[in-house]
Amino acid sequence: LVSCTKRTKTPKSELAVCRYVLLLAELEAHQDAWPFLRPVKLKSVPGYKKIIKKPMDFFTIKEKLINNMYLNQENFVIDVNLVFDNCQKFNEDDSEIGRAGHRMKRFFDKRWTELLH
Ligand SMILES: Cc1ncccc1N[C@@H](C)c1cnc2ccsc2c1
Repeated sequence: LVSCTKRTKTPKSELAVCRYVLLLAELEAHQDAWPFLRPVKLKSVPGYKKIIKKPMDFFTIKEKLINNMYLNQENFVIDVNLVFDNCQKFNEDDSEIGRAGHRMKRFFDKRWTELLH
């Protein structure tokens, strides 16, 4: 990740990781990110562990990024979308967290397409 800042020629995959790190930083800085910044505490949210088979959050995604666990861009997008899909599954659309999830998904989809072109 050091190569993000240095003006060295980096392999394509390194540039891709930089793109994800930057995009993830934007997601975390978003005003509606608060429900998604850390893993949902399964003991303090009744029903969550049973209903949501694959919990995911922005902090976990960042750790996976830094430990180079995303072999291709698909897996990164799959985890980000998992955050929003879990949110839609567990939360009413017309709820604080539900609305935050829809806004975050719209923001991500927009930035992702912008970054691709
Ligand atoms: C994303 C999500 N889905 C379903 C339940 C929780 C959460 N987020 C956690 C952090 C959380 C956990 N507890 C509270 C209490 C008020 S908002 C909030 C948010």
